[in-house]
Amino acid sequence: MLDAALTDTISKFPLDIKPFRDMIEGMRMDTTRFRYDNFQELYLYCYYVAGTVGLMSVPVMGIAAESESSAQSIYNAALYLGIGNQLTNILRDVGEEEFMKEQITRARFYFNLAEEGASKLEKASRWPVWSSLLDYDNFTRRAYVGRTKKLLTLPLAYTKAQSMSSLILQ
Ligand SMILES: CC(C)=CCC/C(C)=C/CC/C(C)=C/CC/C(C)=C/COP(=O)(O)OP(=O)(O)O
Repeated sequence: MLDAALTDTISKFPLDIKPFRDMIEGMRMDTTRFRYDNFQELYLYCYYVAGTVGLMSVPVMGIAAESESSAQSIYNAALYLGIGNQLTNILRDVGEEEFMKEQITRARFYFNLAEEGASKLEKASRWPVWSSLLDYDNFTRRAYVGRTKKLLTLPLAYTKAQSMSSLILQ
């Protein structure tokens, strides 16, 4: 069964079905598994529930025609942004300090990998992605960014979105 918005999206963009199937698998896991014994297992879970969102986003956001990066590397960057987001999402809910430190380092690693790909998206899609990557402190406190701070972040995200390089203004 498809809803109207998804039907419309599928008719307009070249979406692959695999991330959708994998996401459903992640939802199944959510109902049966509550512990992950190592990072490999946790990574797989993060892929199913969030990496898949990144993969679904790329065909909709579009890759810049002038990008010289491979499509594969941009899909990977999108996948890593999903992984970083999901790790952040989990660690916000777990108060344990040692565990947190390790996951913060991991999440930062995936956010860094995502940055390069963010600059290779279609120009109109870069700004929202940069807005989500810049200056959000999800790590040391519950993710809350006030309206003023959000607005102040937008010009920098916009400037970065004008360029194909992820290195400026860092
Ligand atoms: C970087 C490039 C090339 C493209 C961008 C591709 C994108 C948009 C990736 C981001 C994918 C994404 C938004 C993943 C987040 C998934 C996630 C952690 C959702 C959590 O949402 P909720 O379940 O509503 O959160 P709560 O648990 O707080 O309720």
